[in-house]
Amino acid sequence: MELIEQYFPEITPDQREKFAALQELYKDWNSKINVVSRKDVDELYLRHVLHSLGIAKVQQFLPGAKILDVGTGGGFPGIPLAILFPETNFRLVDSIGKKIKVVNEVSEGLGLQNVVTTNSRVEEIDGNFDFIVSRAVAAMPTFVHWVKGKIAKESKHELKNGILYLKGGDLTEELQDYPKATIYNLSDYFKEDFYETKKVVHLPLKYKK
Ligand SMILES: C[S@@+](CC[C@H](N)C(=O)[O-])C[C@H]1O[C@@H](n2cnc3c(N)ncnc32)[C@H](O)[C@@H]1O
Repeated sequence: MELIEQYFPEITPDQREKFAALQELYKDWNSKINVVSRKDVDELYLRHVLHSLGIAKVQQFLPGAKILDVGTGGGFPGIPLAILFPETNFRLVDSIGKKIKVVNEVSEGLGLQNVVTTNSRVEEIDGNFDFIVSRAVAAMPTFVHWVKGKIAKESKHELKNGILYLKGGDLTEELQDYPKATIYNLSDYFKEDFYETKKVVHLPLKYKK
């Protein structure tokens, strides 16, 4: 929890309380429905919460903006981002019902008003989102294919509408067909070893009718 305060010192007491509540909520729900490995629950703030918030170091979401989290699993990166941006609307989608159940329980446990969840494949979701966020779901070509029709026409954000994807390792090959992609190294923001190779990829996508 100290990690979150260290890198996001501007959080309010309410946000602090919500971040602090995550560990118990995930411990509790994970013992009933396993969505996060045990080691990862012990290191929840380092491996999941702060990692999710890496997206916020690249782009601050505006009030009223619409964000889709594809393949959210147990709620990452969507839940930590929804705590950090309480006036931004988040839709968290996963094709596995039991994962969405955990996300619903955690979201309700925290009293988040800006999160809705959907249990379906993302291909079946309609909408126009300012950004599509994700972590560990699919390689970029597949991912782009899934989401390219779901982008809002205009956005007031600093970065262009599109994908913000948490990825690791050498992305040269995976991104060779995406010259407009920008890679942000999370090691520039977070000094823990865990972030040495972790990145946020921003890929602008055009609105398509
Ligand atoms: C490796 S997990 C990652 C979960 C979470 N994003 C995280 O980083 O902790 C991948 C998740 O994507 C979901 N998923 C895969 N393909 C999907 C699709 N087409 N639509 C919705 N969810 C999908 C899976 O059910 C799984 O929960």
